[in-house]
Amino acid sequence: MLNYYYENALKVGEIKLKDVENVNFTNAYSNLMEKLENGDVGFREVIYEEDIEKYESLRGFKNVVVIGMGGSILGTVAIYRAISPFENGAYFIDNSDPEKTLSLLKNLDLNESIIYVISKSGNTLETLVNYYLIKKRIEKINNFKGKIVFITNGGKLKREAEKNNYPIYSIPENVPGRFSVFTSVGLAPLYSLGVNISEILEGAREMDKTCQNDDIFENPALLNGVIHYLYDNLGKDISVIMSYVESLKYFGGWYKQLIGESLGKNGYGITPLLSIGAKDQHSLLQLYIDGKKDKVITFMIAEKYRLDENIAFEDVNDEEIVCKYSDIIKSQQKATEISLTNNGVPNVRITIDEVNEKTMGALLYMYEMQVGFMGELYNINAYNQPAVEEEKRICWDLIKSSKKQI
Ligand SMILES: O=P(O)(O)OC[C@H]1O[C@H](O)[C@H](O)[C@@H](O)[C@@H]1O
Repeated sequence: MLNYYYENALKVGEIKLKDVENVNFTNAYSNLMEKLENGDVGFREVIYEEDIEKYESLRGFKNVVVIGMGGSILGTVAIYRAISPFENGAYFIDNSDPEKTLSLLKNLDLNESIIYVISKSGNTLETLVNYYLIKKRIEKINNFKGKIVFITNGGKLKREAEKNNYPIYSIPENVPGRFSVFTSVGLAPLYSLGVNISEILEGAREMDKTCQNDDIFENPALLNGVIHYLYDNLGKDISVIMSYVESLKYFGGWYKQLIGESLGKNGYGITPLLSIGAKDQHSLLQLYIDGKKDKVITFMIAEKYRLDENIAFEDVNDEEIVCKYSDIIKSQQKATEISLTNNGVPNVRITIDEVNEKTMGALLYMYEMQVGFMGELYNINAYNQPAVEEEKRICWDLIKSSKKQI
């Protein structure tokens, strides 16, 4: 499914095997296990609560529209765009940028759409406004044939759903937004998009078994967490995901929220960045190799690419080379890995057998567990995000002070 290769992180010389062994990771391990077992944090129990029947009525629409912000949409986008990078029919309304949202709505036939309004709090400004943009359009349609589904636990949006008798799915309270992809937040829209959600959960469950291993060298989530924690303590506090599978770029968006919002607390925090290989070899690699030594690189590569073919081409000396197209990008990833290691830049690699529902379930779950462990290592609350609330208060005041009559 996924192979985690960490040896290069110890090869560059700043942290050694004994440094990993000296970290008090047993405490971090047992603290997280305790939180998961007693239900303080619920992102594990949900992967064992598969109930596909409750989504039965959510298929059969030409278009699937998802309105949501942050944890209410990033996981769905990460999985769907990884599994079906070139498909149409999915419309993700995940910002308040008029140019993006209104151009997306322009050619969207709402009559042939299932529309998800997803917000755990039910009060998120962008989700609210984007819902009203769609509501305004639906009110102009005679005999609307589409479907509106709310996934929310409260707030203005829950009241709106109840007032209009729209179906409502709830989110377990002990599952923070950015850990909610394996709840209805992700599973319902993915089901509507024809994705095999059982396979996603199967992948997450298999990874859960691996991440319960208390031998750190058999537990990629714990080990990767400890390696990033140790390097952060050495001032290497930028975590770059360098994916050589371009369809994983939306995974990067999910990763940024998970790491940023979970660990950015009390003056701590790793800065998550996304790079795409081989493209960024021609933009950021110079910085990664010869710039500030403040980064840990995580390579992502596929063992099997879903599209591939044999190619014959002439090299710069006019000699013919015959190989598989994917051999090119695999060689580029390997060469970059060797060059980074030669130049003392710590790196790890995750090799994905093939991008599919199962491996995406496993990959996202591995990182949920890693962040759970890291929250314990930093001794912080990895499950809230109090610092984002001030902006919201200021923003509502600004909007109210600038409101117009229409
Ligand atoms: O699901 P919602 O309540 O709408 O929240 C959506 C997102 O917005 C909040 O501001 C937080 O930053 C995120 O953690 C959350 O995932």
